[in-house]
Amino acid sequence: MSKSSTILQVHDICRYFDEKEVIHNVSFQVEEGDIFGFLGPNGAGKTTIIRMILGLIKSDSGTIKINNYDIKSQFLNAINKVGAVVETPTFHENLSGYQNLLLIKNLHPELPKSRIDEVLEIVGLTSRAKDKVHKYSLGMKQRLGLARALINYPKIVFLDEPTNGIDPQGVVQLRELIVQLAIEEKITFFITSHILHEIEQICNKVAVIKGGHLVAHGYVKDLLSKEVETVDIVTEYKKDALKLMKPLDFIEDMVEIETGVRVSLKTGHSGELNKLLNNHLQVDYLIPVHQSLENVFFELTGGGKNE
Ligand SMILES: Nc1ncnc2c1ncn2[C@@H]1O[C@H](COP(=O)(O)OP(=O)(O)OP(=O)(O)O)[C@@H](O)[C@H]1O
Repeated sequence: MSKSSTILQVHDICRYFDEKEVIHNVSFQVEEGDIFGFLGPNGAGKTTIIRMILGLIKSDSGTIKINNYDIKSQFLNAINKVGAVVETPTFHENLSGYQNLLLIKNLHPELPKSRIDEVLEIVGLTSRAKDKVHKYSLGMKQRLGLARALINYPKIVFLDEPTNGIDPQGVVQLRELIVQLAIEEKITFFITSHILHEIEQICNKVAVIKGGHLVAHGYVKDLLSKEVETVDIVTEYKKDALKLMKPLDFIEDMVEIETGVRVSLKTGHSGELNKLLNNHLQVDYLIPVHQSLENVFFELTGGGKNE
């Protein structure tokens, strides 16, 4: 086995449904300890890719390795160190948190019973372990789901929309827990979420899928420090501003907004633009728009539309 710290390697995978190619030559990798965000508009192909990674369906070409094991030819080894929490984890509501975990532990006779206490402690549910699950808040159920996913010492945990329906305090707790587990236990997280702000706060890397293609992959900080900046020009004279800016080669994109015009321009040209606009028409303000993952996502995916 190679000494590489790559925990998940997706290489050149394709998938057809009814002779139509829906996943096109997608490659990316996730390193140990990463908190990896997996993003894309509805129908982009995220679920299909995750299902291929977890061995639930097969890719038509390409390879997927988890922990250096091939998901097709070495399935049991590959899946052995994988944990997953689906959107809303389900439990036996009339059993306690502890009893629910005991059922899972019993599927792994090699694990000591004390592992249940450990995972309850990790997710902060020790004091509520004896309560029946129907008394738990959604945030607590999500944490119990994480405890269940952790029981077999996974190296990588897949979380699908982990904060769906959780109150803000629960979201903060879960986020802190994920970061703590990534740092202290070197657990890798693979997270899908529609809340880009959340992904930006928690993930160090992301992959963005659109129309079955990988359109971006890398460190969040690199995606954010792009060569393009966005500025809102606040003016009553929108049409004149658009006309004036149209021939400028440092302008990447312009769109009318309620207060004026939003412009994407090559970084470093906003002073020049300001001067030019003020020489020709009345501009109230130029407001820099904070570059967020959300802006980058919309730039990459065309405002959330898939094609
Ligand atoms: N079993 C299937 N048979 C035929 N087409 C499918 C099947 N599963 C997925 N598709 C198609 O593959 C494409 C990708 O779908 P997928 O569910 O992977 O997208 P997604 O990014 O997970 O979307 P969402 O965020 O809405 O869950 C879509 O065009 C979908 O219609």
